[in-house]
Parts: sequence; structure tokens; C-alpha cells
Amino acid sequence: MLFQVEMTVKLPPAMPVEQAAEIKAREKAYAQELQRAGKWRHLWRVAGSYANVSIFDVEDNAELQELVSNLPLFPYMEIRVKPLCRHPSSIREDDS
Ligand SMILES: O=C(O)CC1=CCC(=O)O1
Repeated sequence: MLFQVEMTVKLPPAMPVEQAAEIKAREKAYAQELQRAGKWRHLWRVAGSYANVSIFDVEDNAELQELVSNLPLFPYMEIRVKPLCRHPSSIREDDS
């Protein structure tokens, strides 16, 4: 199942720089692990924002919840999820 996931990062302004850097490093490692596993298909920066638009390819809602809630930045993000399905006019073979 494909989901569009929008994540907006809202770190507390008072968070020490070193702590923020450590969380971001763990976030990057986890995100890259999920991309290599084929679970996190696309990761795009929203220009001008500390936000991303991502496409996840997971078994079901429960797997999406598990993966997203394990993100190190999860406590500091607003997350919006939209379920996707194939568009009948799509010519891409790999977007089912
Ligand atoms: O910077 C972001 O948009 C949050 C994030 C998601 C994966 C990652 O490495 O950073």
C-alpha cells in the first residue's frame, strides 16, 4: 500500500544544538535504512520549509504507524497521511 506522508519538523527552539544534531543524525540513518529496504520510496524536501513529502510503500496501516512512530524526530513532527492508489492514466509500471 502506498501512502503520501507529509512531515513538518518543529524542534523546540530551546533544544540544545548538540541534541538536535544527534536526533537528526539518527533520523537520517533510519530514513536511509527504510529507503534501502524499499519501504520509503520517495523523500522530497518542501522548498522553503523544514518539511518533507514522502511516499511510503508498506503492507498496511499498522506497518506505516510502526515505521513512522519509530522516527527519532516523531515527537517533534506534525504528520499528515494520505492513502494513494494507482491512477488509471499513469504510464508508469512501478507505481502500483
Ligand atoms: O528533514 C526532514 O524533513 C525530516 C527527515 C525525514 C527523514 C530525514 O532524514 O529527515
